[in-house]
Amino acid sequence: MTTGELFPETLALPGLTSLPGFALAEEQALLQTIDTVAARAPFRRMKTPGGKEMSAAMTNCGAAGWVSDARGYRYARLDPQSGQPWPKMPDSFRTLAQRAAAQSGFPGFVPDMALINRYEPGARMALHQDIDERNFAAPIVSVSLGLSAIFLWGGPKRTDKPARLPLHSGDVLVWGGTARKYYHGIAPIKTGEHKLTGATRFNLTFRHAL
Ligand SMILES: O=C(O)CCC(=O)C(=O)O
Ligand SMILES: [Fe+2]
Repeated sequence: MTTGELFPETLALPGLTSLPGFALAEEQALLQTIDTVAARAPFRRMKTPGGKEMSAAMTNCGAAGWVSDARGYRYARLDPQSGQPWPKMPDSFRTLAQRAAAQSGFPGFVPDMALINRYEPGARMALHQDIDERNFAAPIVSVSLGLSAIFLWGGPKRTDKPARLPLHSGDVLVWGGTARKYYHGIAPIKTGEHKLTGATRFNLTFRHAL
């Protein structure tokens, strides 16, 4: 698919822009960069405030990292596991997110962090809102790498029936404006094999958090 081409579904989903294959040319380089971040801030499965282990493993880069534990969800400037600042945001990450945002109607986006999610088959992310950030004028830019997934795109209420969008390696989604706080999630990942990651999906979620 051509870079920047919209999925037909997007036409019916205001506030969500789909950029299939937008990051495909950088797939291998992005995966290598995830490895360098994870060498300093390893993936870990955080616990929800209710004490349940999340099925996706996470790490972060940038000025702050999204963390969850018994105290709640929040942004932390230090990695609680090491007591050190999170690895700085790689330039290639920031540039990609800015390009995707600009193409989606958010020309001034400057992400200050990226949450990196890692999913194995069976892992999922329940419908949720991204609402721990301070800046809701900024969009969310979400990059998929490796194994495919089904993205669940709901609405302003948890009970809104979600649309199901297939996401493949290199696809980018951007949402903002009236849709900034819409519910979304990831259906349980199906078993599969990706040429670069095997049975693993990675996701980069760029935000202006602080
Ligand atoms: O993995 C994805 O594509 C979505 C991740 C997400 O919604 C989040 O980290 O808040
Ligand atoms: Fe999210």
